[in-house]
Amino acid sequence: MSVRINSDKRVVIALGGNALGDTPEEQIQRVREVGPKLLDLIGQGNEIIITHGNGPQVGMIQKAFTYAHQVNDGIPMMDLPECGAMSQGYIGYHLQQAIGVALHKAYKRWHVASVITQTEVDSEDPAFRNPTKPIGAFLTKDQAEEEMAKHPDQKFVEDSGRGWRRVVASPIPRKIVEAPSILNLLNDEFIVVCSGGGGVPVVRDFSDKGAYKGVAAVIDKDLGGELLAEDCLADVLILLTAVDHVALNFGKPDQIDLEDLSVEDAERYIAEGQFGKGSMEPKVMAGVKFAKSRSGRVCIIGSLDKAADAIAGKSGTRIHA
Ligand SMILES: Nc1ncnc2c1ncn2[C@@H]1O[C@H](COP(=O)(O)OP(=O)(O)O)[C@@H](O)[C@H]1O
Ligand SMILES: NC(=O)OP(=O)(O)O
Repeated sequence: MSVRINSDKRVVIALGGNALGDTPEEQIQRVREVGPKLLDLIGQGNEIIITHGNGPQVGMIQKAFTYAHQVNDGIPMMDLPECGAMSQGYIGYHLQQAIGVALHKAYKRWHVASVITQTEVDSEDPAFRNPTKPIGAFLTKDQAEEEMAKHPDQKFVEDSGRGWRRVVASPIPRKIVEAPSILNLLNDEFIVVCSGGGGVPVVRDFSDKGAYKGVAAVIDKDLGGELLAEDCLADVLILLTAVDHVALNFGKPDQIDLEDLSVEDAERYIAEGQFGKGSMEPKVMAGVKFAKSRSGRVCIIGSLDKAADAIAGKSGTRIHA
């Protein structure tokens, strides 16, 4: 069965943090390439909402503050929620530039805005006791062991055959605090960049009525993107990353790239442990949740490089009910 996007759909597009490069120069280059592809979708009559990962970036920002504090204690340490908010600003700024210029060229308008987004999580989420979300750069095993010796509170694990990375708590996103602002901007025909890194994780602050406070965690942006897609009543969720397809036996000689995946098969493969924890598994879980949430909803997982092909049904993996 082949499922295609028709025009006149509301589409949430999530860009993977690992696909955005490692430096500001690489990031602006990558998002400049993506800008016109996103515009193609608008040209076909679709409404788009953009979200993005922040794993490498939030780790880089916190590491920079930690290092700066070590050499000059006048520079403060920076907690993860603040680093998450900074990563939303840094990535949102580049996306606004790239999408804004593409919009201006095509439609003579600059209707794109980023919303610093907070996402409520459960303070009792078991994820706080079991860190699984990889952040920061990929290290060798020796480098990871050196980091763990220097920072005994930090845990590092091997990430999908790509190297060792620090892992932090990643609670389930429950509620997008800024959802009303996002919906207002959509109604005013803005392209909205929001829920970056799944949103800054916050919990209710019961000492101050109505207030929220940040918690040391990084939400999975695919699960955050799925919540965003449901809250915005989207028809399609597109998760763009560094690989063209979801695969079985990933990285092995008998790897099988999947083009079409029913929710039943996806759930079976998740149970078999086919997808990398903290990398591909949350994407497939997000796709399954979205496809099950309402009849006709489709999730596409594909590569940033082949975004147009993925959207046209010529590349990527489609998860559907
Ligand atoms: N079964 C699988 N099929 C495809 N890719 C997989 C699989 N398991 C793990 N991966 C890895 O997951 C990566 C995508 O996750 P990640 O890099 O965390 O995403 P993001 O681009 O959102 O940061 C792929 O680039 C690939 O290296
Ligand atoms: N927050 C998050 O999931 O980021 P990545 O997509 O970069 O892993």
